[in-house]
Amino acid sequence: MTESIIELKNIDVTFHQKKRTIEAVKNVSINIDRGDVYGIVGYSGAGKSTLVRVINLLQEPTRGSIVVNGTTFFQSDEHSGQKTRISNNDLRVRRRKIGMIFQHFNLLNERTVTENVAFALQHSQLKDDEKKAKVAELLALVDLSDRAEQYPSQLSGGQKQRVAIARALANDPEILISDEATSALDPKTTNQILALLKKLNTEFGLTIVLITHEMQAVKEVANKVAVMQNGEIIERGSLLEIFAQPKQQLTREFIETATNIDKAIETISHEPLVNKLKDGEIFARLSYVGETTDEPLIAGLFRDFNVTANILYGNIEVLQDTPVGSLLVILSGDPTQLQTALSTLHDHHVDVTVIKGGN
Ligand SMILES: Nc1ncnc2c1ncn2[C@@H]1O[C@H](COP(=O)(O)OP(=O)(O)OP(=O)(O)O)[C@@H](O)[C@H]1O
Repeated sequence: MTESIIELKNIDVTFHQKKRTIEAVKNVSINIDRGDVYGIVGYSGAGKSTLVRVINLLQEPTRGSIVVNGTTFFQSDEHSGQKTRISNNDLRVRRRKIGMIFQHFNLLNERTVTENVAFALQHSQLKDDEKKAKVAELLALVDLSDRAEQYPSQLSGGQKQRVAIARALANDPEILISDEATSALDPKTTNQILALLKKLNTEFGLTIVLITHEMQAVKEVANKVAVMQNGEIIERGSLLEIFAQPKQQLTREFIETATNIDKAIETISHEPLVNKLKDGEIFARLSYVGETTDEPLIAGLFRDFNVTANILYGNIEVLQDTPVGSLLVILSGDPTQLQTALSTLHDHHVDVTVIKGGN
């Protein structure tokens, strides 16, 4: 049984400035289940940070309701607009169960690694020696035991983020919010941090809300994805659904970047074969998920429709143990047969995007 740990309903966040009103979040409802790694993807300014800051009431919404772990943090009445919110004392206690990590780590530069992590335990009921043991245990978890007495300035970006993760975990949170936590890191370090987040999710059941402008990061760890644009969630689904059958143009763009297929299309489009397509030829992208990959579809196109497929690029990713493939192909054959072949591909759950030709 899945169980919601974060329920946001009809959230609006509107900022009023002197001359303008900014609707940063517009009527967003989102349910995050315990144990999810929920990726929220969008470009800068889409409203991602504002939305996740609503979860722990760092940002009070203009309208909507927030329930975290069964406790109502905030609710506005649909009719009267009257707002009720959790008491400050209760909120303080419950916020400790929601860890946060950020792009720029937010460490205290004058404090050692140990002191940075211990800082999060200042209100804890633990005795001093228990706090010490807890910090040591957290540093071991993020593989930084040997850096305990160093200062942030002596650490790499990845190491700083691991200190921030240890600090975020100090009060045994059930939820970790990661706000662009890998955006300032190189690809290798990014992967190490994402692997650590995945480990925290699988080994400790930590629920993670991952906000990012990089679908690549989401692809590595998330099981669910929401795409945000102009304050709204424009598309959502399981990672596989989103990668296999993106519906919105923006979602497609994110996926094309994450799978590098955008670069492949760009390069291949300049090839004479594509540049000078003959009549009856189309340049297309075929995407498929799971079992389809084992079927000899391409061979079937020739056998059943006399349509030949010249594969110019192929990429198979394994997402959540399921293969997801993309092919760039030139298909050629009799126009009617070609159309039937495309319908057949569609019937086999192969997503076909015609990039060029076929008019
Ligand atoms: N405190 C605030 N006062 C006024 N406007 C704000 C405030 N916070 C955010 N905004 C505006 O709300 C919109 C959404 O910002 P938000 O930071 O949530 O986007 P984002 O998707 O997280 O982008 P980024 O990754 O660049 O932070 C932007 O237009 C931003 O300028």
